[in-house]
Amino acid sequence: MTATRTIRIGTRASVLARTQTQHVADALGASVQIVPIVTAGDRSAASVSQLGGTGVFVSALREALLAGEIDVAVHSFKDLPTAPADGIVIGAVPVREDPRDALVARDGLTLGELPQGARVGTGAPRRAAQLRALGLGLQILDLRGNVDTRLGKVSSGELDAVVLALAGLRRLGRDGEVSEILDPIQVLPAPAQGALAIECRADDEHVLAAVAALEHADSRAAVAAERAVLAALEAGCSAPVGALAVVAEGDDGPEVFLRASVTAVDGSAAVRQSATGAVTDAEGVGRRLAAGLLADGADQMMAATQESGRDGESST
Ligand SMILES: NCc1[nH]cc(CCC(=O)O)c1CC(=O)O
Repeated sequence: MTATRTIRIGTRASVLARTQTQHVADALGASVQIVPIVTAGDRSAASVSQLGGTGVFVSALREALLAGEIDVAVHSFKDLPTAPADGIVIGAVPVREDPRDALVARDGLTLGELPQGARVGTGAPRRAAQLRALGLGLQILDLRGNVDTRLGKVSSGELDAVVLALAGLRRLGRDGEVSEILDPIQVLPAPAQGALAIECRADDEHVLAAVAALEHADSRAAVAAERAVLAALEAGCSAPVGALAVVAEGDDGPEVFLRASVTAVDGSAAVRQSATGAVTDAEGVGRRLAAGLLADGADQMMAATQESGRDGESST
């Protein structure tokens, strides 16, 4: 008989994070204990960018992991920086939730039905840029707070609509309020949106073996392709990046089909491209697509973006 070791799973304290972590805990089946890690971002009313970006949420969990206070950290994959962390590996990428963005509008309106000047809230420069690029005359307003707070701005009448990740709404059981799922042809999701990253200590074989049961190879490959675009663009370009990959059977085995976009924050210009390659070369497909986007002028969209000075999808 092997002695069972309780696996301690660290989570951010937000409702969304705790819900995601509970799903992972249930799926693991092993003896688990959930450890809420309160981050500077959860404690503070300051905006995430003032606190130094998405990283504040991630680093607290990683520190706890390396310190041996927890054995597993569950992150929204899109909130992870592209740089790997020393001593930590992503032990599993579970099957991805729907990656698309969703509109929650008053009276069940769709984007096309919103009147000129309608007030639409989003905290993500990527969403703001892509919404502006649609040329619908919408007023895009900054939006902060957790999912509940954001949805509340529509029910209170303060905003006509908000745009959120469908995945988060589904996990919280709030997807009944969605009035339109945004087609990636119009609004391309953030790289890795809808996916979770399960981080473990690189040398913790026991825990790595346990979380391996949750691995979904196609989800990992799709996310790898999307994040390779982001990583390659970050060096020269901080414009809002959308990316979405799907894995499907091709003539010579499984292929990854990747779309990506870079949009000027004011919506005045956008570059969109797609690429396909072997799933075994998912990151290469992403890097090549990034090079193509840069060759098409993606870096010229940088200046406008830097003025806005904010990081990405970071505030919940
Ligand atoms: N903004 C932060 C964030 N990080 C992860 C999610 C949930 C969706 C996901 O797992 O990608 C959200 C909320 C949102 O974008 O609406």
